[in-house]
Amino acid sequence: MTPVLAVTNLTKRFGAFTAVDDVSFEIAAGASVGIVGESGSGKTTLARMIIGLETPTTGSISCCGNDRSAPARSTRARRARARETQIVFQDPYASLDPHQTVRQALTEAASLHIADRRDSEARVRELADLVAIDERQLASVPKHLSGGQRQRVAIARALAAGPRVLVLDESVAALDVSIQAQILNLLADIRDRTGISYLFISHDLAVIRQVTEYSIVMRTGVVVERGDTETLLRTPAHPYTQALLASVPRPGWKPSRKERSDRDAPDTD
Ligand SMILES: Nc1ncnc2c1ncn2[C@@H]1O[C@H](COP(=O)(O)OP(=O)(O)OP(=O)(O)O)[C@@H](O)[C@H]1O
Repeated sequence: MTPVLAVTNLTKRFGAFTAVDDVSFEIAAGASVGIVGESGSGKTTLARMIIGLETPTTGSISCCGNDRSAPARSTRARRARARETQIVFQDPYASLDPHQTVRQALTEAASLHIADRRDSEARVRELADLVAIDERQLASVPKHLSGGQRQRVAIARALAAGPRVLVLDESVAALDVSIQAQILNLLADIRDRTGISYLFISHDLAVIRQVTEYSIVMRTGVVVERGDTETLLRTPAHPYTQALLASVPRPGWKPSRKERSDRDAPDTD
């Protein structure tokens, strides 16, 4: 079966520095693939290339059978690409217009892809229902919503175009664990209902375990290990994956004295 997303020998250099180095993988329709790796491993650069915010130095990206390695040349081509893939970032506050109500934000996103006004209003109701946003929240501006509600709005807005692939770049990293769990459940539910595929980028192995079937481990731009998520996390073969796993706090874990004093030190930025 043709994969919905195919990344082949993708490389991104910034001057002499290689941020992503010869990365290849595929995502099947309806599948969820995780990308893990510590800060600076190239995960966001990879995501930005996939959604077209960054141009690859070499290699190719194909989504829904259409090549997207070069920048889209027209508004029409950009909209067509938006219907193939969308992204949700870590901080919804930064990506939502503070002056727009949720309804306005969703209507604007929906009407880019739906010509008829009544159809786009119906789409907004459908999106609100999909992410469980109520009438009061639809009438609110972002600052009157909680972090979890804002992330629901960001997800709804990304889904407005009806993308086949959703890239989630640390999308639950800023949320409390209980809210995180709600958003992860919501994403699982959306996948069941729509058959969308996820590329789930996270440094958090517990999150990756919960929402993906297959994972790729990146270090300094290079894929060091890949495989079925459960197996990879149960029996990691590469020392880097083993080290990532070893650094995950477990029940009963207590920070060392050094970690406690680092944590309690006042922020200097
Ligand atoms: N526009 C740019 N110019 C120069 N270097 C860049 C640029 N964008 C990213 N980099 C570098 O590429 C490397 C990978 O960055 P990237 O943001 O992709 O990593 P990451 O795994 O997503 O990390 P994080 O989780 O901290 O965002 C980093 O060393 C970063 O400094």
